[in-house]
Amino acid sequence: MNTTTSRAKITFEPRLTEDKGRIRRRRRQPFTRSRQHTISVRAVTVYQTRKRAILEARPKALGKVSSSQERKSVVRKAAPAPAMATEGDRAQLIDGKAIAATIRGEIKDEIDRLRSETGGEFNPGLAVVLVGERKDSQTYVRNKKKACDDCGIVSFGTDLPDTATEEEVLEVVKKYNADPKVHGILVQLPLPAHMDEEKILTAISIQKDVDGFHPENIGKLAMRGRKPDFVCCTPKGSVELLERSGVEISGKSAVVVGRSNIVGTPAAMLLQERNATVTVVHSRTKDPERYIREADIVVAACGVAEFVKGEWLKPGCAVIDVGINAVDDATKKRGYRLVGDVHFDSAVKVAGQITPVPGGVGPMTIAMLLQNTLEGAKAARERGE
Ligand SMILES: Nc1nc2c(c(=O)[nH]1)N[C@@H](CN(C=O)c1ccc(C(=O)N[C@@H](CCC(=O)O)C(=O)O)cc1)CN2
Repeated sequence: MNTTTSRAKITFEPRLTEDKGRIRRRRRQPFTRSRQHTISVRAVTVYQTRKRAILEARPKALGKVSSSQERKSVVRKAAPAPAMATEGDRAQLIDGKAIAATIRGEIKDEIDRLRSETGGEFNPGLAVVLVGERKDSQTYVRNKKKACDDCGIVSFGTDLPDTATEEEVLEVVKKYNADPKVHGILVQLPLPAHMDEEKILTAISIQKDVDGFHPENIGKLAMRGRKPDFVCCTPKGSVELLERSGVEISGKSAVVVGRSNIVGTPAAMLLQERNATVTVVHSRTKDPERYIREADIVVAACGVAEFVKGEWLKPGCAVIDVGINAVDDATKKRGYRLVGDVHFDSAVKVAGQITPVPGGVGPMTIAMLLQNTLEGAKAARERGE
């Protein structure tokens, strides 16, 4: 992973960076540290009161009920997917790795079926464009191509150097737009700084925009009664995790922390489309805790390591942690460990369900990309292409 260590001192003001590449490496921030180490007596008391409330709420959330009849119904309700209930007063872990593996299996089965029904004619294809030599991007692209191979999607790829011009990238996109064997095109982000990301993403045909980043696809997602050709993979994966874990979205209050174009904003739109009442908390929000405390569902996508604390959560809520932050850790072989945008150790004691980092939303991003590519190939077939 090509990560850089930012040793810049970060101000006490909670800075929610708008997220472009999802992984950033930085030292644990003074904000985080001071919050963790100065929990006041008042906060401890509040926390204990909340913990009591959680323990009272817990039987419903975790299925600790006395009769086997009740237990069966709660288990069926809470864990239809391969989510893992943990011991004691801890949230149920939403196992993104296992859920993504299930989805990838479903995709493979559907491709196999359609291929045999069409006498081998159905061959979904994904083209991946990588510009530059970032190690993390190279890893993601490699993983995407491997995931394609595993489920029977043909992958195409173009790697360009950092020094490539915008025109060269646009030429590659144009070539894939015109290729009938390609049903999905993605340009790995972030692009080198000299390139106009918007111009490049807008050049992708909306019918092949499997990342869902084209302004027209995002625009349709924002509108009632319009259906985008594709929905961005990370937000779609986040909602899929909630749904496959039996979390009710309709009528619930949801807070999305962060308003990036590729995660926060589309996640908010998607939750609203599923009839949640959505609040977006961002870098200029005063007192973010105030909103988070009320939320039945929290989607954290602000790019600040361990920003959301357990004490801020409503007992029993569902927490989807989209962040992937590398923080220095001398005890690890790699010298760092990955943490999310949620302070997991405190949140797991309060939430009803929570995704871990790693192994939560990350694996779903690639599963949703495969799903979008399959959808793209099916749509092309319906159009007679
Ligand atoms: N064109 C795109 N660029 C980028 C996207 C995207 O969806 N489309 N998202 C991210 C990177 N990304 C996929 O491209 C991605 C990030 C993380 C993971 C993942 O599975 N992470 C693991 C942990 C990985 C590790 O150990 O280092 C996890 O969370 O369990 C998958 C895909 C930015 N660019």
